[in-house]
Amino acid sequence: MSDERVDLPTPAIPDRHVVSEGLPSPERMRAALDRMTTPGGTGPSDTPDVSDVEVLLAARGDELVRLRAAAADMRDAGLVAAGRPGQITYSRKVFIPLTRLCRDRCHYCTFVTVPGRLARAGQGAYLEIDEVVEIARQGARLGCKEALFTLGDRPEDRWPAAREWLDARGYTSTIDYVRAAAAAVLAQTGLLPHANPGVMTVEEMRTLKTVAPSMGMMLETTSRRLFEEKGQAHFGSPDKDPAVRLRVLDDAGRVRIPFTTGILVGIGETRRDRAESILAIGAVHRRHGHIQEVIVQNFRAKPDTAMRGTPDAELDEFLAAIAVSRLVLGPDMRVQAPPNLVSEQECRDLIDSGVDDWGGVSPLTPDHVNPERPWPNLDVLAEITAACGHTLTERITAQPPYVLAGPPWIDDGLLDDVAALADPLTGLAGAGTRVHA
Ligand SMILES: O=c1nc2n(C[C@H](O)[C@H](O)[C@H](O)CO)c3cc(O)ccc3cc-2c(=O)[nH]1
Ligand SMILES: C[C@H]1O[C@@H](n2cnc3c(N)ncnc32)[C@H](O)[C@@H]1O
Ligand code: MET
Ligand code: SF4
Repeated sequence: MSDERVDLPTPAIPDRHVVSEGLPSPERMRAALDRMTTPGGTGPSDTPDVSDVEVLLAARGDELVRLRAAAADMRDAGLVAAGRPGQITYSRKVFIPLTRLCRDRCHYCTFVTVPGRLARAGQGAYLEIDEVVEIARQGARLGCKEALFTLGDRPEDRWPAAREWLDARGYTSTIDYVRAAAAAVLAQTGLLPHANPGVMTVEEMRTLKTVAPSMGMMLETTSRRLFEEKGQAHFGSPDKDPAVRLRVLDDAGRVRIPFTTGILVGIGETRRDRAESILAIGAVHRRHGHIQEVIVQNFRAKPDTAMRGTPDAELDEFLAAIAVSRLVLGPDMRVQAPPNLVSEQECRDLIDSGVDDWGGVSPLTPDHVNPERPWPNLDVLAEITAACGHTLTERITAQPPYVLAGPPWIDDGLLDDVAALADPLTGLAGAGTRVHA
């Protein structure tokens, strides 16, 4: 089981990334709960008060039970309204780490590497096209329908080795190479690319939209302190400036991209930061209607990172973050939490807190961002989901409403590729559809 094995003991060094916060008074908590969970209170159509959201993120004990039950009820009502009661989705995917070089240096990240290390391991700056297609081909044989491109941000700005690799092959930038690699996967295997390359310009988004039915970038947090203060998680990572990330979310809406975003819980942000981050995602979605899913991801400490001594997000804190995200974002939002970052028992807790999507799960490739956390077997995930009274259902990379809407959300040039894998009535993965590898 994922829980027992893999967590190496973390050294108990004093830690600047942990914020210790008190709990609100029971009266204050009850008032916030009443406003957020009773009919006629602040529903998803109104903007909740940031202080209420902050208070609810501290729910514990009976109050947390009540908060999570309200969130689970809202999720259930949303799935009924969407015409698929009880269905919790996942996307069968392969993970393609196109490059691990990055111009940022997030303190929690173990995905990122440096040219010296790559050279010692005999690896290139980027995966070659034929390596990428081979991963997709193997995934296709296992029924995968998504190729997730996750990579470091703009490594050519920092590393000559990255610039030289691109130049030698005639690519103008990392994003230009993502476009080429995604096009090759699409043409040669039919897997649908989901692009997660970090910060993008509007032009880059327009380009990638022709090869990827959906894209994403975690907001992570709106906290400026984590970005500006030396020693904090995002210090020295220009692409983690909250203003830049909020700009990307807005641009993605203008370009009409079905877009995935989310928050990372437990990287030194306060509950106030978390409340503001959730509300910011709600606000950008109200402006454009493009946020196809919101990932609530718990930070997992990695032994070889600067944040190795930071305790993993406490489970109650994490469950409250999920439930509050659901209540703030409403019944129509897909709220995703990865099933490999908690134990199997805790997966049930995620469902009982209002989650309705497990995200991408792979029968082939590891989660390269959290390589020490294997995916649950898909049969086990189906059992866990069923034990909570729900049905595990396969989707494709873009969420059903965007698949069903087609243009302008899905590029004209991708309509046939999407139709080949989607069920025309539900917009989920079609029964019996397979890619052609
Ligand atoms: O395996 C992972 N997949 C991650 N995914 C992929 C995600 O699970 C699916 O690809 C999407 O749900 C689309 O199906 C992300 C996608 C984004 O757009 C933004 C962030 C992430 C983060 C992760 C991650 O840490 N690990
Ligand atoms: C791809 C996404 O993975 C998340 N990410 C990066 N490092 C970690 C970690 N140690 N634990 C959990 N999530 C992480 C970030 O939110 C990033 O945007
Ligand atoms: N580098 C990008 C980001 O941080 C992609 C995910 S992290 C491996 O947003
Ligand atoms: S989380 Fe993304 S941006 Fe930050 S160092 Fe890792 S790869 Fe780079």
